[in-house]
Amino acid sequence: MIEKVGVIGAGQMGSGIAQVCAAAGLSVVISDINAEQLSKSVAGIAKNYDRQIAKGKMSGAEKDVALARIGTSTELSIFKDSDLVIEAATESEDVKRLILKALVPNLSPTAMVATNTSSISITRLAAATDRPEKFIGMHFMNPVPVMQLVEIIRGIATDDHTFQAIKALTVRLGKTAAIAEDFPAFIVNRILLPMINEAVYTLYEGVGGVEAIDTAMKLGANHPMGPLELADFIGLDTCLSIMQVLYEGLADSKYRPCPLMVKYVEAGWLGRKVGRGFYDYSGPTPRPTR
Ligand SMILES: CC(=O)CC(=O)SCCNC(=O)CCNC(=O)[C@H](O)C(C)(C)COP(=O)(O)OP(=O)(O)OC[C@H]1O[C@@H](n2cnc3c(N)ncnc32)[C@H](O)[C@@H]1OP(=O)(O)O
Ligand SMILES: NC(=O)C1=CN([C@@H]2O[C@H](COP(=O)(O)OP(=O)(O)OC[C@H]3O[C@@H](n4cnc5c(N)ncnc54)[C@H](OP(=O)(O)O)[C@@H]3O)[C@@H](O)[C@H]2O)C=CC1
Repeated sequence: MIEKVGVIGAGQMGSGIAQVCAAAGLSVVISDINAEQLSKSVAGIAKNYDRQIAKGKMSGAEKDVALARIGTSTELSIFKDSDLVIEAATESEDVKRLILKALVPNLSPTAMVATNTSSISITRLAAATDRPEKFIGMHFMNPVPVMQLVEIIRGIATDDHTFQAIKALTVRLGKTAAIAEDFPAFIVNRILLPMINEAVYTLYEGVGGVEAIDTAMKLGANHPMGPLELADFIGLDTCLSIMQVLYEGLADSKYRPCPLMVKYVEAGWLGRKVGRGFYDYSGPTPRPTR
């Protein structure tokens, strides 16, 4: 039974995962290389709980209890008692492999390890640990507190106990699981990211401006967010990494990342998290940049 969860990476996904785990009664510890990011993460979680209080979905006392269940540290030793550690750091295989290698000496022998990777091979990441049979993909969607789905991906060595434990945890968090095989970007991003990449090509080739493309897909296909707004929301660095994994992993030119997406990432215009992507978020309402 999973009662103590660790989260690595206090960005938008790690914070969302910690928020839902603490609200579901689990004890949570979060680690990040950046101490400032850890304070921002807990402040963001508290703000989201306040929104739920304002809507009558949580009481003030429940918020206090949930927040008291969350601990933070820049040290991986904080995970020594964790039943499960969920890695949710930057979408880079090198970064994740280094984190996993450093993590495992800090774990109890029975601890399971999950990764929230959007695209990278679970089997390859598992090989960076001492416990590939206890390693699994647990892919939450953004924003975690709102989105129903968790993709669960077994690596070649993942055992049944780990698979069943992660399925049970998904249910306990109030989410629904979809089981995907360990192919580049799994199910959701195999389908979603080429659509976003095509939207960037549509912009790059001048078929439409940012606003026209997003309006077209919101009103013409009933998407809740336009593809460029969604790219900014996900983070353009993450979108580019996923496209690179698809392009290299499936060796098909149809997944070639759009050069404009590459340029935006090179410029540091990573989307909402830095205040600029396809939209500029510095004013009261987001302003299209093209
Ligand atoms: C890249 C990957 O690996 C995989 C991925 O995650 S791909 C991305 C998947 N996500 C999506 O496609 C999201 C698409 N967008 C949407 O579904 C919607 O725009 C949205 C749910 C994010 C916001 O919906 P909206 O109707 O515009 O906004 P709003 O009415 O303000 O919010 C709806 C609810 O979401 C909550 N919410 C919105 N943004 C939130 C956030 N960032 N964090 C927490 N809660 C949030 C609101 O509080 C509100 O909650 P209630 O229903 O309890 O009132
Ligand atoms: N964004 C999305 O829509 C979704 C993302 N994901 C996946 O979740 C993961 C995280 O994404 P997201 O939260 O958006 O990214 P963010 O950029 O918001 O957060 C990543 C966090 O990881 C931290 N980090 C980087 N290196 C390390 C390290 N060595 N040790 C500990 N922390 C580290 C970063 O710190 P710093 O900023 O200081 O570098 C940052 O705080 C990725 O694998 C991504 O693919 C999955 C589903 C949806």
